[in-house]
Amino acid sequence: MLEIRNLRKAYGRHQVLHDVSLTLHPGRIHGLVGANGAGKTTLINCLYGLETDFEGSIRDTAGPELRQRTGLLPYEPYFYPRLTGREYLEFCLQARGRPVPDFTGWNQLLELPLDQYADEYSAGMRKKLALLALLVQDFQYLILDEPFNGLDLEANLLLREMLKRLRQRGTSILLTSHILGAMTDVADEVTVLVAGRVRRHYQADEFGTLEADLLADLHGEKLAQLAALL
Ligand SMILES: Nc1ncnc2c1ncn2[C@@H]1O[C@H](COP(=O)(O)OP(=O)(O)OP(=O)(O)O)[C@@H](O)[C@H]1O
Repeated sequence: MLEIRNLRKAYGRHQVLHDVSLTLHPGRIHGLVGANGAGKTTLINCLYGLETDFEGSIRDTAGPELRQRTGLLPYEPYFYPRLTGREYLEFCLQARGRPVPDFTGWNQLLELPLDQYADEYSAGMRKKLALLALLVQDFQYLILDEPFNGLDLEANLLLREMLKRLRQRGTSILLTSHILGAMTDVADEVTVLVAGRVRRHYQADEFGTLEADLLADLHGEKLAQLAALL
């Protein structure tokens, strides 16, 4: 279990996260929703250790090696130039000291040109390759920043099914998405961040309220403004 308690993060004088608390449970998918700039990526960066200068605590109840047990899908995966998709996968595994498996089965699903340079892939293919690098490793925690973004319809459906299967195997998943339907289809609970503060945690049986609240909160004011303009 991963416990985030009273997380506070500032960039200079700009306080981005204000006492954010949430818990990732084994075998559960936790969605993180928030407007652009709400602090989702900052929270993920703190979780994954890309940001260390924060207050509050992030504790893995299984022990101190959180980074070893965690895989991150960044919003925009980066690939070194002149590295093929296959070499990228091998690099990811070797960097973690893990054996390199046969990628054939996985790649029959994702259909990537693994022998082409990864930095020449399309946006959707880049996301699939970064996902594949996570799927072939057995992580306890997966942090997925906008995993559905850029994927075609088939890959989107496939990813939803993969997430459900990973959940069955006991993986804890934190995911962000601006596509509410994709999020509520797979998530067991959702945390709404508004300007760096937790507005509310929703359980799956409250997702109906979540949609209504988001519409009212995030769009109500803007729609009134739009009505005055158009
Ligand atoms: N490295 C940084 N230096 C200074 N400010 C930053 C930095 N990274 C993020 N911020 C600020 O922190 C706030 C939250 O940004 P963050 O990227 O976490 O939001 P987000 O919820 O992920 O947004 P989006 O949905 O657009 O990806 C923004 O005001 C942003 O300008």
